[in-house]
Amino acid sequence: MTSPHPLAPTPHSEESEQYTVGVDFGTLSGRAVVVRVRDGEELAAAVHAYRHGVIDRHLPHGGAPLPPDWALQHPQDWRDVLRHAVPQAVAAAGIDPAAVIGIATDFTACTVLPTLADGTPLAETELAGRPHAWPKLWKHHAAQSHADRINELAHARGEKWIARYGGRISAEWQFAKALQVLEEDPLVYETCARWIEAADWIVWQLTGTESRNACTAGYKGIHQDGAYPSEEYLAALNPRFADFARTRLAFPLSALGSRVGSLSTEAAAWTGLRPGIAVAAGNVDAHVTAAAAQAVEDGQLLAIMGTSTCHVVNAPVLADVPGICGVVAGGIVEGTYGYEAGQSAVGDVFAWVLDQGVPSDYLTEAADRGEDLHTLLTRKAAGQPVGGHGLVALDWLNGNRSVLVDHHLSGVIVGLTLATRPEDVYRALLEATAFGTRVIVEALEAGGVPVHEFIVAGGLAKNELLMQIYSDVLRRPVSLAASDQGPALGSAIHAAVAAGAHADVRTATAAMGRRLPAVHTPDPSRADAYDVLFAEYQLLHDHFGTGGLLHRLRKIRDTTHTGG
Ligand SMILES: Nc1ncnc2c1ncn2[C@@H]1O[C@H](COP(=O)(O)OP(=O)(O)O)[C@@H](O)[C@H]1O
Ligand SMILES: O=C(CO)[C@@H](O)[C@@H](O)COP(=O)(O)O
Repeated sequence: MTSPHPLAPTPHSEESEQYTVGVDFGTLSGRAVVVRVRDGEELAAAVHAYRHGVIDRHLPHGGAPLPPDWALQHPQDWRDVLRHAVPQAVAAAGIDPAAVIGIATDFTACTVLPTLADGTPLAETELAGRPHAWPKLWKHHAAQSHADRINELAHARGEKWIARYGGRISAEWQFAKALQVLEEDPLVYETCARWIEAADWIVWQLTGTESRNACTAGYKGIHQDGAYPSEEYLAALNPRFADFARTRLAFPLSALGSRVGSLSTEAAAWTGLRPGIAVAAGNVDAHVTAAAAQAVEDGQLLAIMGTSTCHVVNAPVLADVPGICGVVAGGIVEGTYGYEAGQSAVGDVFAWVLDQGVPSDYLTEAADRGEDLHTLLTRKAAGQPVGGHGLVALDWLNGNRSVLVDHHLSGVIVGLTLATRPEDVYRALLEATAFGTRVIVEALEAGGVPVHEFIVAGGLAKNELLMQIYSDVLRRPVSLAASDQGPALGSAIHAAVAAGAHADVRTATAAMGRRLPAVHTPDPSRADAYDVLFAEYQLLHDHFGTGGLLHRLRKIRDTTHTGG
């Protein structure tokens, strides 16, 4: 699908104009944008949906069933984005491809894969029939027990780095996933020469040489103060894990916006761009968006809201904030400390309501009005008074990333009656994600990280009811990234820096990023009503968040799957 920007220049663009391409690899699709370097104007965008989507039922090779909480992806789906979305976007932009001076990519993280020394994914070798040979998507949650051991040992040994991750490393990050491979499929682990984020692997595809970016290494790979966890610590986890970082991760780290190579002849043929143009260091889809939204200054909290939500904010101080995902010096932009928190399911939670089905008359109404079901349920829910549905929910349908960092937690909805309608549940879950974000904002501020502005980017920004609920629940104005392709624009901005068109990310952000300040403002009476519901949410949060019942239910579920 391509969409030339309404203001795209005539096909014969000015000779002097220069452009970059940003490619955002999301959970369900890849998006490419063509951007004018001098002012960030987006000329065109193209989207390519992953043919295999999220692989969470059966392995594509051989069809082996996958256990619960697994989530994989197919490397060929990612290559296909380069082959389809990039040339489509360039063609739709109506520019001479030779005017593109750089390309940059961003990826969901921690989406990580085992490869041979030359970068060949093990999923594309004779090991393709083994689930652990495949890339683990960021939402792969089957390594929670491994994460629990990592955390217990780190605290027992007083490892300094654990405080940088809010006190708990997530099951979603690199080390828990690698330890799971080692202990569940040693052959795959021994064959793995490189354990690499997809954010860096796709750059390897573009340049033909390996590189590693400072963002994923810091936030997802426990790289702090110039080092990975010690061999002594790793050996204490599992003696065979001692050299994991030294043998499978170690590589010089590249700063964000730096040039890590040139577009190879092969990749030029895929993308239709000129061989030799600048290729920027890989990046994470959330952190790269700060440039697109002009949200790189201290205190600007950017929530990238899509399948999940990532909260990223800079501060001039290094603070230990309990329950956040991590803090990395220069993790978002040079010269300050980048903090990250998140919610593992937001858009996915709303999609779950749709997946449960809605009454046939709802479907008829949506068809008659030309609405998708998100729009239909949003419209039906919009008119309710705050609390009118009688429900409060916990948004943990895919676990809790922040501030509890526990992917064995699950969702809760209280107050259901025979009169509860689909739009009531939909709205209660919209509100639950807002309450979850309020917990995160309050934890950041209590931990010494001020939040002066709340900005939203990502696919959910288009839901006006959701944005208004966030404004009311947070009692803050909600600013919006101007671009509806925030991560891809952010990558295009980093490409412009890598190509030397702008001195650094801050300068490029000022020239190419855009945000719409205070698009939504809080309504005091609704905010008061939400304070009452938030207090109830907090009671549920603190009761169910300790594990207890939810962990027991998860253990019973898993026992039924493993048969005892
Ligand atoms: N109008 C809407 N209201 C609420 N959620 C939506 C709406 N449209 C799409 N979604 C959800 O947004 C998510 C996709 O977000 P998007 O930012 O496009 O993708 P990604 O997470 O891959 O970056 C899906 O989970 C989908 O269910
Ligand atoms: O975890 C991160 C970033 O740190 C995200 O890549 C991950 O939550 C997936 O993001 P999306 O919801 O697919 O945009």
